[in-house]
Amino acid sequence: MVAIHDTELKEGIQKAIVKAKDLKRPILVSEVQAIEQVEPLSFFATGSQDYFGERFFWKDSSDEIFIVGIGISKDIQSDQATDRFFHVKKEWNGFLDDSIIINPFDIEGTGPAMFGGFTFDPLKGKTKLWEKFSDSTFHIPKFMYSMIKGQAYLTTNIVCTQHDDVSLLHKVWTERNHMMSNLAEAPYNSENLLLSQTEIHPEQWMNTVDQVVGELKSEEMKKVVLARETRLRYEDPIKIEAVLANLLEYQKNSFIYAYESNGDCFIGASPERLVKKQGKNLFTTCLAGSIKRGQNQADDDVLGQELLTDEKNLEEHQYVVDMIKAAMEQVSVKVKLPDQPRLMKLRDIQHLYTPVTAEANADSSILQLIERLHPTPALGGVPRTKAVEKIRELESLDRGMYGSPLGWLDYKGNGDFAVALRSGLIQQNEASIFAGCGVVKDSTAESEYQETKIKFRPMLSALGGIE
Ligand SMILES: C=C(O[C@@H]1C=C(C(=O)O)C=C[C@H]1O)C(=O)O
Ligand SMILES: [Mg+2]
Repeated sequence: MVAIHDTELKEGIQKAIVKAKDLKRPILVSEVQAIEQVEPLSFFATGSQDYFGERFFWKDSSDEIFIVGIGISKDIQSDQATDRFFHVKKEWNGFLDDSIIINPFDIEGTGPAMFGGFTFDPLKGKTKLWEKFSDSTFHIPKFMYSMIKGQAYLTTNIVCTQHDDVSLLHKVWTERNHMMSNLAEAPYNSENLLLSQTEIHPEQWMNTVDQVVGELKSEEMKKVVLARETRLRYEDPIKIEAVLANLLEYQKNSFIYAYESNGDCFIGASPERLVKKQGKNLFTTCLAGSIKRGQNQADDDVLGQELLTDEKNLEEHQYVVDMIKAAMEQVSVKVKLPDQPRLMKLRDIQHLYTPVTAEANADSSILQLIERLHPTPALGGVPRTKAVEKIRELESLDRGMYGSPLGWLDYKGNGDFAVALRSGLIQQNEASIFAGCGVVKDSTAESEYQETKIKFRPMLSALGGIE
């Protein structure tokens, strides 16, 4: 049980109601308090009845930041394709205008924050698969648990309208106490029983790889990332908490995320950061080029060395480095990156990895950075526009949010977005999982197929599928 000592919330709500009446629009009150530490997953699971479909879970790759939201105090959703990053920023800033924020801590990821992301390509026709998500889908939670470097905080967000009165305070207290008193009971360790597992048109996908390799040899295009899908069916509705628990246990050094929207849940364990902004400090990642893990240490080292010197993989990787470096140099200063890629070793796969740091220009927001970077050649290709058009034309998969920016942004402009890889979409008794790979002129359909098979494994193992 977590004790909640209420502070200035009452005053804040009273003030906000007066403001809402004056301005004739809703006003946000946000209060942050330090609380006793609880399991982040337990906080998520607590919302499984009262807030099902209105939750998110986030853990960064270094285990420093956990952010879990339950309930929705404000939705920012749109299918508008043009200027979508700008529009999200505008709505977010509008929502924060005149808000009352009671936050004694100068800690990123506390206070009002929104969580969500964008679809990969808003110009690709949406299929039924992704009907529960918009092209831009964010929400600001009612209750947000943040565990930042071991210290726990609870943010309560309340939207006050001109029709509210002080009884709202009582409602919030009751709801919050009820939620917090449920924490200890949250169950999440049950298994999901698989009925069937089907790769979607693998031969057709390999034919597309062959076709693209042919085009890369004759046209000025250099790289196109092609992705595919596996569909799974279960006896019962899939227990999201169980999937998250598995991802947390097995996928170390990854961003672990889950995002619910209208009853579906997008979930995964990505090793790839798109961009993090912490004050003016920026962090981004070039990740491309892959090989399997070895059976033992010696075997694994040999494979790692092979990857570090393999021309095809180095080429795949270099396109990402060149593009990210150029993009960062346009919007930031002191862009630093090593000359040579390193290895990133994950449970199922190893990658070529180049970390990038920089300092943001005073006027650049994380949403502008995302707009510049997405999609990098790790998920799109080179040249960007042509590659994305190729994907739109040839790929039968509706990527939805797979391969897209997904993450959080707080009211101070700090935020962290992953590239939503190694992911799946849970839809009650069924799930789709996604994997892609960088196709370059030296690719073969068979080896790219094998690479995607490895990339399915993190989600397959978390879902209890056949690896
Ligand atoms: C496209 C995926 O991964 C991307 C493609 C990689 C590659 O082709 O070598 C490696 C890492 C990611 O940037 C995926 O996991 O689905
Ligand atoms: Mg590859």
